[in-house]
Amino acid sequence: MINVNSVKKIYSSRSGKVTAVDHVDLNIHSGEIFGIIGYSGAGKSTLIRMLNGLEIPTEGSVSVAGHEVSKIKGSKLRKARQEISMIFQHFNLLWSRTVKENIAFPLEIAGVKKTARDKKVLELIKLVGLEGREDAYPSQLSGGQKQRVGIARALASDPKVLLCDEATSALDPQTTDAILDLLVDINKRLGLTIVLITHEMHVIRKICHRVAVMEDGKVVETGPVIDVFKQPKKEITKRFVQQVIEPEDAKDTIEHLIAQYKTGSIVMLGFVGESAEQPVITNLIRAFSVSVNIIQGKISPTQNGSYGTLYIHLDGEQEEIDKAIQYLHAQEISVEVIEG
Ligand SMILES: Nc1ncnc2c1ncn2[C@@H]1O[C@H](COP(=O)(O)OP(=O)(O)OP(=O)(O)O)[C@@H](O)[C@H]1O
Repeated sequence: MINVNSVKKIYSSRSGKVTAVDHVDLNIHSGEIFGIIGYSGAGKSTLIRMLNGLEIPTEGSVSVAGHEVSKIKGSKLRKARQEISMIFQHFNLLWSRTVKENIAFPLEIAGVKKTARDKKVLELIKLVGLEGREDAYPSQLSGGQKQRVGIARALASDPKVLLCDEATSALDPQTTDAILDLLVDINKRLGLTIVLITHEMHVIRKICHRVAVMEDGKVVETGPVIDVFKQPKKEITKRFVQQVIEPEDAKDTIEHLIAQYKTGSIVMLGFVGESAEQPVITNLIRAFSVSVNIIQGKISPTQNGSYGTLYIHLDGEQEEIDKAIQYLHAQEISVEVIEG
């Protein structure tokens, strides 16, 4: 569906040349929700803008939904953009138009007749959950509602691909989750391919099937979200994964607890997919003379399975603790002895 081949983008500015995107290859499948994560300046915006021809690569080629967007111009590019829609962090709505009129706008431009237009707008309003707000102006809407208008407007041309440029970055956590749920719903119902850029691993964890991690213009790691959680390869990816599974306050709690437990061992267990359902702790208590205290645990569901961490404190005779740890190592889980 989307092919990015050896793409490079160099900007020339007064202070010299900046390589914003550096030899990137991506292959995004039809019907997939694909996330691109990176810190500020990594090149995400430049990359996503090359997917709809808002930026032209300096080298390489970009093909989206059968359109060679890196090569076409004018009316051909405008036509391609009907199949490659985009939503934005700051919504980009028309402030003097109502919800209905904002959503109708791309249909007006495309020359769709009023009756067909009204019908389509009604369908879209229902799809994004904005019933009752049809005649409101953007200034009368909450952030989440404004983004729902953005999504409805982007879907008006029945696109094959939806590009999301930090679409939830201006929203509070609860509204973010509601908009992410809507994107998953649209992806499933319409079979729409979604590409999003973000600096938040929560967004990737919650809705993406696969992820690419960007650093200094390069894609440094890519794969199914669950695999990246299970085994992040690069240091930057580890940091992003920790954003979700190990918040700062959890670290403090663990340190506090380590200080409290004078004997025994503290072990961090990592569960992925099916291993999250194994009765590992029950087996441990049954087979070894150890006591097990559960200190802290968290399960993070992703679109392709769950990932969880569990901190436990094992106490008893050292020999039994060692055997218990050996048993844990033999299971399909990751084991890290933090203390003891
Ligand atoms: N039009 C431009 N002219 C010159 N340099 C640019 C231009 N646009 C982006 N850059 C530079 O290219 C690099 C990548 O920027 P880009 O906006 O793509 O990164 P990003 O990951 O999206 O970051 P952010 O989230 O802060 O936008 C940065 O060093 C940026 O300063």
